[in-house]
Amino acid sequence: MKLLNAEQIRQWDAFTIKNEPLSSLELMERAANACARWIVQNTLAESYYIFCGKGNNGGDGLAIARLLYNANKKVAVYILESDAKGSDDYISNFNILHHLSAIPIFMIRGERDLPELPFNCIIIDALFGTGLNRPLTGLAAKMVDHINNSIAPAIAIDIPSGLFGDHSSAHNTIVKARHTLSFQVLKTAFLVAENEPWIGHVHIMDINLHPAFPDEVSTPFSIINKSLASREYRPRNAFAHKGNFGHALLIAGSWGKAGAAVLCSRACLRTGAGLVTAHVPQSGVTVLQTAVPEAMVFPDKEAEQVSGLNYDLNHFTAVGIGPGIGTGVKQQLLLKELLEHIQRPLVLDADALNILSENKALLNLLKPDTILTPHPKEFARLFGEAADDFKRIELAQTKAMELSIFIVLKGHHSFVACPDGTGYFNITGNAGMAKGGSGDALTGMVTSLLAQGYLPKEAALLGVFLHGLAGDLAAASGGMEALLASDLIDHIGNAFKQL
Ligand SMILES: NC(=O)C1=CN([C@@H]2O[C@H](COP(=O)(O)OP(=O)(O)OC[C@H]3O[C@@H](n4cnc5c(N)ncnc54)[C@H](OP(=O)(O)O)[C@@H]3O)[C@@H](O)[C@H]2O)[C@@H](O)CC1
Ligand SMILES: [K+]
Repeated sequence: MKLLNAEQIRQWDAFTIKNEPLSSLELMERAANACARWIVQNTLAESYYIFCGKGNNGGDGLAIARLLYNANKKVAVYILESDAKGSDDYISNFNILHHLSAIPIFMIRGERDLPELPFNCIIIDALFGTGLNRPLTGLAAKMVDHINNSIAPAIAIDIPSGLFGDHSSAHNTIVKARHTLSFQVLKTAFLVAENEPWIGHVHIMDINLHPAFPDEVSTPFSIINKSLASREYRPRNAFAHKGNFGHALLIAGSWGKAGAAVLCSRACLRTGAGLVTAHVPQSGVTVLQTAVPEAMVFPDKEAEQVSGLNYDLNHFTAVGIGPGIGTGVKQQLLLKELLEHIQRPLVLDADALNILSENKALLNLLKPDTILTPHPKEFARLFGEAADDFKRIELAQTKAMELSIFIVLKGHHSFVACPDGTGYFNITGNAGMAKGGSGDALTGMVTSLLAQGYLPKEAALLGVFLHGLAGDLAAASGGMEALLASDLIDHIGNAFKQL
């Protein structure tokens, strides 16, 4: 699914009005109805304090006030006064409310007009939406501080006021919402970790915008959702045999980190690779053969570390390297040798990435379409610190294009940067997966898909989606705190079943 920017979402609005027998005021009513319904169904409060600006976001707020009043809720409206006359739909809703005369409306002209906010009220934030074009200052910022200083929860309409939809809002004054009720589609602002303090739980209200619009616009970003993952997934042929599903090689583990090799190999098998060989130090052999009897083992000549490649890489259909190998001289040489000789799809993770960071010249050896799976710290070591999450995403795109590789930037919404300049945000996954071993599982999963013949882009997108979904299913059954990477791996099968 395409990820539209704020301006495109606004155009979608206009497109819908133009192509349907629907006025913009009716569309606002539809949006307000969806929000009011959600608020009635999900909240219980003594009273609702509705803060409105004079744009269409404020218009939404005024319509919501009326609808909540009609649902027998006690409401009061506070309008941020400004020189602006107000948008047409704001004015229409203001006039309706004014004539109704049952709902108190207060104009906020200065700090002294700000109401005291009781603890048992709910604040509705309809000050600014996608029309925000600069950080909030003056009375608008004071109003937001006032809202944030209250212990009453705030529900933001469309987007917390003060937050930009498509670029960083660092240092802005922003409403800290408990819930955000947004329209039709996710905004980029909801997908980056730096905005977590403001957005709360995001709920998308379906307001039936015209379905043809997304096909008319181009966007660099998309969302990896179930329908995209299902399109990538290739169900197994009934007459298949293990030779059809490839042979994955995983180079992983060292003394004290045999677990990385175990998790990676098990995830690789659970994702469907026909054969899996793990290249581990000798000390890892028994561990691996006991924990994952389905995998074959290639013992290194050294006891505690992997130190060299004395086999033909062409024997395998895909290779994954990095989890728990260490960054010593021998692993550096091994990685160099691998990069020089490999002719197969390759995944680099963890220590393989750390080695690259310390030997940047090795980046020039990466074959086109190699997949790198860094977490933000590994990414920073590789490509430098970024000023904010949006800049980091931009940097990932630049590097993916420059080096002709895929970069899977891991996080709550992992981002896959592709060599053609496009990027994909994943929507599965949860905080329970923020634990050692989750990354090793992803390496095994993506390598497995590559081994089975999925193209690198397909493997990265499907792997990331399934990994998050397996984590979600594991969290649903055992909770986030207790979630182990092994639990995630045990749920890979159920994740596939949902495609
Ligand atoms: N698309 C959809 O699906 C639907 C969208 N709908 C709703 O419409 C909303 C967008 O409405 P909108 O365009 O009127 O913008 P909104 O944010 O209300 O007002 C911004 C105004 O404030 C001003 N301003 C900007 N920054 C400022 C600042 N820092 N400090 C002070 N002032 C500032 C700026 O004027 P300026 O001062 O720049 O002249 C601008 O005119 C959207 O979020 C959603 O809620 C639904 O009704 C229907 C379905
Ligand atoms: K808002």
